[in-house]
Amino acid sequence: MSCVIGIDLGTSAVKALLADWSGDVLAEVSRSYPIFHEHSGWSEQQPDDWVAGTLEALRELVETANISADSIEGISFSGQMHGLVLLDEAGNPVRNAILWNDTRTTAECREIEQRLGDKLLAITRNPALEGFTLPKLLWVRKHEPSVFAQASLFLLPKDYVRYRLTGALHMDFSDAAGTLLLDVASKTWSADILAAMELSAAICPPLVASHDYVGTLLPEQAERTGLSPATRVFAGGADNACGAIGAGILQEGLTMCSIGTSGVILTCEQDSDSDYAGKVHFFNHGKEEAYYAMGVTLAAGYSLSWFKETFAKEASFQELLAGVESVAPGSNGLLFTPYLVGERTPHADAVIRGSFVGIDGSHERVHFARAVMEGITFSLNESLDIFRRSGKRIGTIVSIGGGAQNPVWLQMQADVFNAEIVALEHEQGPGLGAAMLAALGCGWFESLEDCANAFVKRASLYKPQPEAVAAYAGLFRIYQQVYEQTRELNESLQAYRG
Ligand SMILES: Nc1ncnc2c1ncn2[C@@H]1O[C@H](COP(=O)(O)OP(=O)(O)O)[C@@H](O)[C@H]1O
Ligand SMILES: O=C(CO)[C@@H](O)[C@H](O)COP(=O)(O)O
Repeated sequence: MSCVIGIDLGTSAVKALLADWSGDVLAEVSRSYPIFHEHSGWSEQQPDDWVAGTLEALRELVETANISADSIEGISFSGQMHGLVLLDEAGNPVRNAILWNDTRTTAECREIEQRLGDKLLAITRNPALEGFTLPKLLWVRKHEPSVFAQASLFLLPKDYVRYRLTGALHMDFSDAAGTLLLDVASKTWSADILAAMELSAAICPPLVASHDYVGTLLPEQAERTGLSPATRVFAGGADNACGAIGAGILQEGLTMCSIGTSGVILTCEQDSDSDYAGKVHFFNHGKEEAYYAMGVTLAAGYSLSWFKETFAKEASFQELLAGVESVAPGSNGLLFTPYLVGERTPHADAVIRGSFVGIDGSHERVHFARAVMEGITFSLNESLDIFRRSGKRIGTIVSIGGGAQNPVWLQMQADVFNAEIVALEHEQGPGLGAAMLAALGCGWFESLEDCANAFVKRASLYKPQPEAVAAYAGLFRIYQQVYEQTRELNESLQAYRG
């Protein structure tokens, strides 16, 4: 039996899955790693923690699946986007990776805007946001000049892991689009942006397509994982591009909601000229000659994880969320905004922080848990609102990510979004999308669409319930006021943050 492996290098953990020709997932394993928040707004990981986690996960996957290594034909990757990995001449990281949810680079964003003006949006299709890679490069150059002097190349997180597995240096278009250095329409590094920011083109890695073959496993990594050194490796893509592939979001009009560490509302776009004026992100898809637009909530699943870690450390997510279904929409008058690390869509604001509004003596932990789920969903609804206001009709949304494991949350999405929610048999869309890129690269299918027909399996449908839809429409209007009402308070509180 021929199989492929999809590796999803997430923020909370790396997940690896093994899929066969029919898209059945035969085995799945994960390894988590730490995230470091040295100061408020900072977020870093050690690149070699990702590599160690991936190698361990692959070893366990091969052992669990109990199939011959020769039958595993290909591997591909999905990865958390935007994180800056700087390598020296010898290919070693010169510092920790600075992640997508690190918001220390506001000054660098203003510098990019000042140097590039309207050119930035015209070339990259995106505004300067703290999470993107270019501001992080500028931050290291300014604040750690001796570290920057050692750097000869930058990579994104999954590219570093793939480099360690194969010895080959590449970046795919879908991930490169999130660096703010790519000319999105022509799929080339932008000479104009590099020149304006006084960066050498040599710092950018060679570009490839997501399904491109990039090499085989290094013999020592094959030995460590139990895989064959002949296993073919394909480039892979940004986790949201791969999530979309794994959810079958491959043509205009299809929409996905992902609740991982971050939260995303994403729609597929056929035309590189689609214009949202920078209100949402616009990136190259993992499918050739396609694009996607998306709004991002920085702390979606992260808000729930933070709540669990802080107030119910010993509980599982299932235990934490037990009973939320018996609390009515609105959590008895308790509202939560998920701005734990600042926000991206619709408020690009590194200073804002979250709030619970309306705490009452009658509230119990279950009300807080439901309010957190509702606040995250309201935040995602703000992105959906942007798409609907731009004229998109969105009646059905495929839901993926860790949040899609909870049926109450899936029904809540249907009610808040006023759309039908499709849950998949396999909630790990990005890992499945990576496996699909490997399957396409191996020549199992003619196109990603053909592959999706076999791999993407719908499991259940949640329909909006009119009473809950009406309640949430009212609550959403109140939710939307909290940002403006707390913005100045948070600016004043900034001086007291660590
Ligand atoms: N059983 C569950 N019910 C609801 N949410 C969950 C559950 N398990 C995990 N989550 C949420 O999913 C998030 C992790 O999702 P995942 O897609 O694995 O993230 P990432 O790819 O960023 O590592 C957690 O932060 C948590 O909030
Ligand atoms: O910054 C973004 C997208 O622009 C995030 O979506 C990251 O790509 C991290 O994803 P998860 O770990 O939450 O899947």
